[in-house]
Amino acid sequence: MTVLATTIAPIAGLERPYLGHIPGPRTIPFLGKTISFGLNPYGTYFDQITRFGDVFRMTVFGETWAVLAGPDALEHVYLNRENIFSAQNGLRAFAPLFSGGLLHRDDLDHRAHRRVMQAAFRAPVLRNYLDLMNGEIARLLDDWPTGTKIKFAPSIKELTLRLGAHVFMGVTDAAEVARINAAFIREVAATSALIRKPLPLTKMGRGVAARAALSNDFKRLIASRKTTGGDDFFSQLCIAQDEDGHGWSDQDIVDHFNFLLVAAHDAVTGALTAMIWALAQDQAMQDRVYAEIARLGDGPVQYDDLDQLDLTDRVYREALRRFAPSAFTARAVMADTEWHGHRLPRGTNVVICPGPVMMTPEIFPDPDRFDPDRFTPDRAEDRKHRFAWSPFGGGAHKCIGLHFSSIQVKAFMAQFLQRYRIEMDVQDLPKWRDIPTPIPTNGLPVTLCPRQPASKTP
Ligand code: HEM
Repeated sequence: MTVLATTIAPIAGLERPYLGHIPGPRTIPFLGKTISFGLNPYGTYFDQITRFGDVFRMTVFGETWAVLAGPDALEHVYLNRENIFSAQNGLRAFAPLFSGGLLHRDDLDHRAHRRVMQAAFRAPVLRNYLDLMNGEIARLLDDWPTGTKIKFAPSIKELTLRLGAHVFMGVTDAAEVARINAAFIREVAATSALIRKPLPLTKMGRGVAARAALSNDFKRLIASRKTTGGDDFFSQLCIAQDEDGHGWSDQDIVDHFNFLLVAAHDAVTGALTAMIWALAQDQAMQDRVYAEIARLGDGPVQYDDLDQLDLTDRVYREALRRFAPSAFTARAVMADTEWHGHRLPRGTNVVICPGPVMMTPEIFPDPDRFDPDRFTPDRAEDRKHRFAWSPFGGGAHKCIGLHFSSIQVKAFMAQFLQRYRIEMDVQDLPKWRDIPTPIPTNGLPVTLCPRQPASKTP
């Protein structure tokens, strides 16, 4: 496609201004708050707000950021009404892995590419994905052992990777799936690399090499998919066009798909893990969710029935609040501005914090408590502010896979709870690591107790 001119161009050497005028702690240069933030990001956020207010300076991994706390800042930055915040420049540390992806584009260029991608998320297409998912989930769940402890977190990661190869890529050959998934895992691992340069033998170096290998695989697939088509996501991206008939170049397809895989995988896996953690601890809630699913009858959930899974949906929403997959995000300031009386010169890196906002007691009372009824119409805690609950971001870059992810979550939960009651020992209650993606540090040991012996796929 012809890429439209951008008003926010990527700026290679965007100069970082001195941010000494923004309140913040005295810290060791470079190290700054790296350790405290790495070990306890939410605690660090609330502590710094108490000491410095809702705009504070923080150095992490050698980068100094202006943290804009609270829901008003989310609204201001996400909606970007003055067109001064750049995602591409704010997230440039990840460019070696994800350049060309939708979140790594700005303004008109971003809008043009997003319009094309939208074609792969239309309702009839989503309906087909659900059919693909349902079949594959049934097959994959057949391999899960029952009556003995399993670690749910690695098991669901493995399942969603294999599901992804099938539904996202239309790849079923076991060796090819294994190779692609191994490269994908190396690419994701690089997102938490301490050394951001892709040097040989570093996490980032391996991640960038994995991206190159995946790109070659995707390029090979494009030619055949453009002619034969298919219901999988990759085939849909190959033929995607906006309303004016613009599609993408092969390189665009490769870049978008590369980012999409990562955007889609970890967040959904994390959300399912958090839901199982909650249901395993609260058998009464688990029974209610199961009853809601059972009311739809036997077999996989159908597209037209998804809206009836109201409690399941609230459990999902609460999981995203309690363990936000993207707790923090970044933007770069492209023109001098100010926020709440603090100057933000061009080049400032700003961080906004949807995760901590969702753990703010003034908005969500008793925030540590897992309580799906926060979202019932009579309580509606999420309605206290337009950005009180924003695990999917907002504005132009709001998650395009929001609906897709909810379909995937409900498709899995329906089949999982139809087959199993989940039990967990009190001593197995995990600690959670909050970033980069929330994960129970003990892998979440649970036992699956079969509900119906005949629930296996024929
Ligand atoms: C629980 C599931 C998910 C969560 C919590 C989530 C969260 C997010 C967030 C917070 C953003 C915006 C980031 C920012 O503004 O800095 C985003 C963007 C995005 N997400 Fe998701 N995501 C999820 C699932 C998915 C899935 C399943 C897909 C694809 C199938 C997807 C594709 C994308 C894409 C392409 C973007 C970039 C959008 C743009 O820049 O216009 N996400 N997601």
